[in-house]
Amino acid sequence: MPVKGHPDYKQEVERLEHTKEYIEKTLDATEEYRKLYKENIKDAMINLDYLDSSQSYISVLINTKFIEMADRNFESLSRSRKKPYFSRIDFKEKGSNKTDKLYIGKTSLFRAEDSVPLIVDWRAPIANVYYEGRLGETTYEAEGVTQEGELLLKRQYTIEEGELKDILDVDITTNDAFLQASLEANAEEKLKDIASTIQAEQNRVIRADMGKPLIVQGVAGSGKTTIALHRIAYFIYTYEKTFHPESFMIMAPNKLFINYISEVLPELGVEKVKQTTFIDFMVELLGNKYKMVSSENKLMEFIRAGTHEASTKEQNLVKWATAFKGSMDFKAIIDNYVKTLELNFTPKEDFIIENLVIMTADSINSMFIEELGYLPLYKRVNEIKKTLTYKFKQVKKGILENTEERFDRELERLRNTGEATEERRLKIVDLINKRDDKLKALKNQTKTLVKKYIAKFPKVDLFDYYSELMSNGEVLNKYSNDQLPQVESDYLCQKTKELLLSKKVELEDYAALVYLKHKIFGFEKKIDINSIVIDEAQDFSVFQIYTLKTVLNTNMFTLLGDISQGIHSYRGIQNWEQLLEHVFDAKRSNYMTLVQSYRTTIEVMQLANEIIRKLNNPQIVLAKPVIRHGEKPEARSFKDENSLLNELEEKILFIQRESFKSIAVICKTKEECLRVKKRLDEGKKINAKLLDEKEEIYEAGVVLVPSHLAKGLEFDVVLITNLKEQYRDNELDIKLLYVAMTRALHRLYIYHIENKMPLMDNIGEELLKKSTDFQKLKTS
Ligand SMILES: Nc1ncnc2c1ncn2[C@@H]1O[C@H](COP(=O)(O)OP(=O)(O)OP(=O)(O)O)[C@@H](O)[C@H]1O
Repeated sequence: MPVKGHPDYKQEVERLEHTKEYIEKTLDATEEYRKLYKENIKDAMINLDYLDSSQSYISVLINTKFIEMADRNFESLSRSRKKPYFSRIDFKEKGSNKTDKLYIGKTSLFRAEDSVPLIVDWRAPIANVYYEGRLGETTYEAEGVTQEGELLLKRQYTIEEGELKDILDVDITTNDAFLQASLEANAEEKLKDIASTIQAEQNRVIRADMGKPLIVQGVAGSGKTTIALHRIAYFIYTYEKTFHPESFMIMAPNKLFINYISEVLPELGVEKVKQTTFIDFMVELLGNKYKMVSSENKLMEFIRAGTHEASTKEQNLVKWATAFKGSMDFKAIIDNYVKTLELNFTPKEDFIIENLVIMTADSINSMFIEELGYLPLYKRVNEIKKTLTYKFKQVKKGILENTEERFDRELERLRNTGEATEERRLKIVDLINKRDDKLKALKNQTKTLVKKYIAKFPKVDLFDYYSELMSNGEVLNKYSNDQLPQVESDYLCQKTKELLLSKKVELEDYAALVYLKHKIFGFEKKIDINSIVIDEAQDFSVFQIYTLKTVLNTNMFTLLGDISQGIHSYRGIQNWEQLLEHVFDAKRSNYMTLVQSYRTTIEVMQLANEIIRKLNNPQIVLAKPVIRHGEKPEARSFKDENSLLNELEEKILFIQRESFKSIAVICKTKEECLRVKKRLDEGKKINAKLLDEKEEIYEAGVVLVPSHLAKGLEFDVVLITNLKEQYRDNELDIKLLYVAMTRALHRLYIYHIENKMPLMDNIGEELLKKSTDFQKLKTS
């Protein structure tokens, strides 16, 4: 139905105009207030009287805060000018005769005269009814109280540049046409916000209890990354008074990914959230004295070998060592090691002055181990220092008095014995000098004695401790209570030592180093992060998550990931239960699953599911695509590289003409990407860019992506290309191919050299159009 034919069209247009006018009025008023606050600050600065500055100082502070608030309101309202809201609900509270018409948008707006909401923020409690509710009786929670009522209307709007383009009333039978339209769009350069089309299962993740750890297992394209960002925006809104945006941290796999997601939070009106990678955060905590060797090389070895199931003896060792460093067994070894350090940390001597024992070595030791046991070792030394200084001060006065008295008695005795000869006089002078020297020395000792005693505590560098622990398999095994296999632990220690000697570490060392630092030294500054959201969490090891939980000391964890995409499973977790068993309290954690996939078409998802099924892992839940059809994926096999590359070039040019914005050629390795790039560059028809792990800016267009780097990204069209490489029937290759396939929003093509796609040999024509270069498919 054309929008003008909608029975409420006229009222809706009027309402939209009214809202837009009110936004402009509010923006003008905000601007006026801003000027007023600036004036107030100016006045306060002029009156800043140094004798009584408190009034003026407070005025400056308050007005600065007001300006900040005004700026924030101004920005979010300005953003909503062109699209003030996206939906409306009519809600009748139980027992009330009145129906509230609530317009939901990305930011709230109240009428100043009577506080009536003109726009309700999508994060407000009542907006939950829009996302969860079906027409009819429903409830929502606000400040712990359940509100009952009836949802009488659920209406969605398309508003473009401030103009009402469409109205859609959602009833029980309509499919979410808004969602369909949004999914049919082509890929932007950056991930976008989905406030208007959040689905009920996603809404539950966004609004799940923030106080409890939350683990989300979501299939490819289920919106995990998008939801992670909406959850942060929701939480900041809900707990605005308690938490600052700066105390939120989102951890993403690399800088490229951070750039890719960088627009969603500002679009949702959220700024200043810390966005980082695991490595960058670890370096922040450790300093960068030691450089990290790229972790890509290790994965590449496995990819080249074609399997996680290491084929050579060396690879078996690498695999064992990598998994071990991420395990809770390694954490237990570090605990034992630190325990041994702790038991031998305090000096064996008593703290003595002038033969007076101020604190025995035993009591210092027990204070160190028991009373101060909650602190890192070196922070305990500071406390001991404070105690010794305090105790010393307490007895110092007595010692000085005693010493003085002792000398005075001796002087008295000298003065009263014998005749007043020159010899006696000299003796007395000598004794007075001795007394003064002694007292001076004693007074000085107060300063140095504590220092000297504290100097007896060890002073070792963090990396030296780590090197000592990793010095050889025997040492490591000792701390594991003889649980480690010898050849493997020798290998692990030898490799780690080699790295440490050249002042290098690998990714897997960071959890251990930061954990060790936490236990031995503590951190220089308080880590001010209250809540952390980790995307692609399947690539983290249990020990990494444990370390993060320990140093951040919070339960506010949101972990999102997909076990099917665990291409780093040699170092990452194998299943989510591991985290519930070792890191979080399973009874006080939430676990949710997302099975609906929004990214790709039914045809692409069916093929990808066929591939992931080959893992034969009962834990893996297959993705359910939303109802959106597209073309059947196409596989083409070629006899030689040349003809493949020629056809690939033709295909890309053809796709570009179809107005798709982002096209990715996904190869198994970087080397293959470079081979393709060389050919495309030579052809000079296509400007293709290689995506690199270190890349910081993500741009759409034609990109070449190694399969493991494609994770998390999406493209209108994906062309999986195999020259020399192949995807075989093993865990790693299955996962890599699955990741590559599920990046496509609309189309998927597979170009490979003959017999180089064994994983797809048995896939039938019902899922995949197949052809060879001799029987070319028409490209139109
Ligand atoms: N409710 C929704 N409305 C509109 N689009 C959605 C919705 N949920 C997800 N999408 C879209 O689906 C695509 C996939 O989302 P996202 O990248 O967040 O998924 P993911 O689970 O992190 O994927 P992967 O694990 O495969 O990287 C994005 O284009 C996103 O905008």
